[in-house]
Amino acid sequence: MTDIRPLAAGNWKMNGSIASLAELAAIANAVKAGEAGRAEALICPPATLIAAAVQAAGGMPVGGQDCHAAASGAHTGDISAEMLKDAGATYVIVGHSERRADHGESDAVVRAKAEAALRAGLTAIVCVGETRAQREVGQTLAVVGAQLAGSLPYGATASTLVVAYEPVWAIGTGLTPTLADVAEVHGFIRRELIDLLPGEGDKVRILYGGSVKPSNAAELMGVENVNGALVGGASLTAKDFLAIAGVYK
Ligand SMILES: O=C[C@H](O)COP(=O)(O)O
Repeated sequence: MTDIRPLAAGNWKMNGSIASLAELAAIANAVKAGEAGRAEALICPPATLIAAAVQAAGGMPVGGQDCHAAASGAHTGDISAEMLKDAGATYVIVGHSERRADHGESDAVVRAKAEAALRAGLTAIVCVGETRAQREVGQTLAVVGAQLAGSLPYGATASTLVVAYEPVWAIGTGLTPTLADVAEVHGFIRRELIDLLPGEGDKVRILYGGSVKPSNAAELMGVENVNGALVGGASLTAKDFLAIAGVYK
């Protein structure tokens, strides 16, 4: 079995201000002191905070939450992967279900964004996951499989790609799949990655996301092929995020 370094990633979504960087600095200091053990820790704040977050993080990685597929141009309000890189980010989340739903992002759009990330030298965190309705009719693996086939960037390696499995119905709801369901989907994603990315797919990190809390992190992170977490609400406070990342101590 390949030894994969876990990733504890925090997605602040549309939350946070300059004052919140104190939480980020507290996370970075604790990670430096060994609180995340062998895991890598990452915070993805809103774009307005990235440059300041990079300063506050003192070497801990910082990521964006989205990028445009183009490097520059007439795209009012958008931010390119190159701009994120210029601000000091090293990761970017693409295809989060909130972007897929709120902005109508298709798999093709997500793939173009992921490829932009690689072009700019960022690691892409590509999100996939089924809705409640899709799970109820037994379509989970078909949906996730189609999203992987349609969204993953060409030429990705284990160091330029992370996949996050986030069941849409588990995000921000306090609900989580059973551990057996998580194992089934993550095992499926691993097999798909091995197939789609020969020689790399066995080493790509697969994160679980959706209501990860200090109370359930250890059991979720203990599931086979779960190589870390994509944490929303619980990443907004250093205490909760560190309790989650701390499962790798
Ligand atoms: O990107 C993070 C996820 O959408 C999970 O959010 P949550 O931890 O608030 O459920």
